[in-house]
Amino acid sequence: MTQAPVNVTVTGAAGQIGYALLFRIASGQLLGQDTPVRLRLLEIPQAVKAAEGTALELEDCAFPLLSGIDIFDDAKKAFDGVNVGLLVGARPRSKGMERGDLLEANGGIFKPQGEAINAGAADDVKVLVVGNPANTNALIAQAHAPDVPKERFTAMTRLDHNRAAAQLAAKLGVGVADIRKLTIWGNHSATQYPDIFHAEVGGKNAAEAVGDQKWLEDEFIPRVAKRGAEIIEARGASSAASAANAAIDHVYDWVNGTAEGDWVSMGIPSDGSYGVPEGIISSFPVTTKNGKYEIVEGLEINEFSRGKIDASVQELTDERDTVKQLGLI
Ligand SMILES: NC(=O)c1ccc[n+]([C@@H]2O[C@H](COP(=O)([O-])OP(=O)(O)OC[C@H]3O[C@@H](n4cnc5c(N)ncnc54)[C@H](O)[C@@H]3O)[C@@H](O)[C@H]2O)c1
Ligand SMILES: O=C(O)C[C@H](O)C(=O)O
Repeated sequence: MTQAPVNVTVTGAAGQIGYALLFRIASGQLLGQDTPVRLRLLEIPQAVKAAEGTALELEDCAFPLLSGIDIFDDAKKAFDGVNVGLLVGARPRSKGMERGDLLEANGGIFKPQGEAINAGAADDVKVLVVGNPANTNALIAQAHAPDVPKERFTAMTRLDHNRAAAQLAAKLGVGVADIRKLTIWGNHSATQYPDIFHAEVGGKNAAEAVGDQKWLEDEFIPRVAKRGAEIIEARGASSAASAANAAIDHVYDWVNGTAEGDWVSMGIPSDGSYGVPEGIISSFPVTTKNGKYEIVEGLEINEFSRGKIDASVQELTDERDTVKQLGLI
């Protein structure tokens, strides 16, 4: 272990996802077993004590890769020198509340955090926004970090990707490891489009293997798209361990590369591919290599998929317009 520690800043460190995430980061699952990490935790002042409690537990795990923990209630300090920023802290949606309601409340969090990243981040910074509404929160943070390359701001749709893989595997009676090339398009919201038309199962086309458009439309797509609400209904709180797991997957793959013959879904700034307006942070199929991602180009989009992608992208452009009107970008 000769490498210098990587600074990983986690906001909302005392929250549910934070608790499920920090131990996995410290154990090497975020960046790999050769990479030491230094945790920089950001919380609001009232939750700093709880974050300190988590830090005590982290210490008690004696993780060989954990080289230090610092706790802050000041974004400028927390993001100073950050290499990987996990922006989790936000107000979670409660029963009956739509994500749109959260735009304004959360906008106030992501603007100062974007400014802090701009002021202090390391040159190689990578940012993943988990806090909802994740895509538009990422757009807000990005807008306030003009010195950071735009593509470093990403939003999490990996949980949706993993959920889609699990549902498809269950339908086909195969293991999730047999599923390849699934795509989540659009927003991390109920309008997202989980696309199986290019997916493969055991090397065969997944949509053909399913051969059931009714299941696709009436069960699979709504189940995946509304899984967040299903979890909230069941637990009385939004998903935490599965969200933390997806954050680990997102960053691990971004840093370490995707498997040959597969791709993953990431919310990234659109370059205009697939008719998605340039600049909005929308989910695409991507491959990653050497710490960089690339959109999988050239997929044929059928009429059904086109309609679904357009609907989710419309929601994203509406959210962008709203935050623009609110002066947040
Ligand atoms: N993208 C996804 O797939 C996905 C999945 C699950 C949850 N989420 C979202 O993740 C977010 C966090 O969920 P949770 O269950 O951990 O919520 P939580 O309420 O348990 O924790 C949120 C934490 O953020 C902290 N916080 C609030 N404002 C902050 C700020 N300005 N700076 C630093 N910390 C701040 C709070 O004090 C709290 O400890 C929510 O917005 C939730 O909707 C996203
Ligand atoms: O829908 C939510 O607010 C929770 C979260 O985004 C999820 O997908 O589990």
